[in-house]
Amino acid sequence: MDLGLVVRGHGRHYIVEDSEGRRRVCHPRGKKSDCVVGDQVRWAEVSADEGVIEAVEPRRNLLFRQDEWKTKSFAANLDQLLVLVAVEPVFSESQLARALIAAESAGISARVALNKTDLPGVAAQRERLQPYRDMGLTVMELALRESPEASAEALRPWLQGKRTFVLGPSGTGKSTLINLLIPDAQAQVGDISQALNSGRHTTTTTQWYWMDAARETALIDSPGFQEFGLRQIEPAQLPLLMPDLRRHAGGCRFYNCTHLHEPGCGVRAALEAGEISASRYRIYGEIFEELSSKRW
Ligand SMILES: Nc1nc2c(ncn2[C@@H]2O[C@H](COP(=O)(O)OP(=O)(O)OP(=O)(O)O)[C@@H](O)[C@H]2O)c(=O)[nH]1
Ligand SMILES: [Zn+2]
Repeated sequence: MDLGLVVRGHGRHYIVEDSEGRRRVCHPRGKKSDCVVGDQVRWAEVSADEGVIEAVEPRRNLLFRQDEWKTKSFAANLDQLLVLVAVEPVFSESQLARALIAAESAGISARVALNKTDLPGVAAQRERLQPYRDMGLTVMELALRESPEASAEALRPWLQGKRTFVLGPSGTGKSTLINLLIPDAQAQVGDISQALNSGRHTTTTTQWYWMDAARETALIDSPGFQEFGLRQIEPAQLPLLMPDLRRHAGGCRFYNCTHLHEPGCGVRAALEAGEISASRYRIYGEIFEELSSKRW
């Protein structure tokens, strides 16, 4: 059986790319072949342009979010995550923090890019990202529409040879990014997908794009989202997935310190000393409470 790559999902249909780069619609056979974009699958031909997915190969990693009711997978087998935010619309820091925690928990390295730095509000948004720089994260600055060449040059070395998932709220410039780096993006979405999608062109589903003919560098684009639940994480794990808190959690008097009210807490000492930002600590408290609340 041929090994294929899932490049797009449409409900219960998937577009699978074979080892020669040909794409076709595949249907999963039974529950065991539930898959997500980025999965390597064993598939068999049914007709000239249709196949059936027999099995999903073990995953190296899986980026997902989980609320009270359901798990929503983004993609599997990723090398890195690009969280794209913009000067406008003003980004939610909570969403940013959650995306980074999900990546950390899945063992996927991440970077942040601030787009639309040509706009006058740039200084304020740069400032909001300072805690992220301070905790060791790379924060790139882009102007994908206003300075496309410089932006592409800044991104390319980091993307080269990697499979990068692009995550960000609606309106930040994800389509602009894809069209800049992937001139044949529309062709890669393909006729089959457009037929399945009944001709809609907006990003309604996760899509895999190759940046090069050799198929070594990939970008995975995903639709924007509202909720970003992290129910997969145990509350006690949470500080270990936030590098700025983790750095100080070893200094707590109690080994099971929640960093919320215990005496002798290294995290709260760091907060008071200005080494952890107030917004990061507030977001920690909010997520901690959410993860500790009863699951129905
Ligand atoms: N000022 C400015 N505007 C930009 C820049 N990059 C993109 N935009 C604009 O921002 C708007 C949204 O960009 P898109 O690329 O459609 O954003 P998106 O993230 O794909 O949005 P959705 O399709 O809603 O998910 C468009 O009007 C772009 O032209 C930039 O560098 N500067
Ligand atoms: Zn503590």
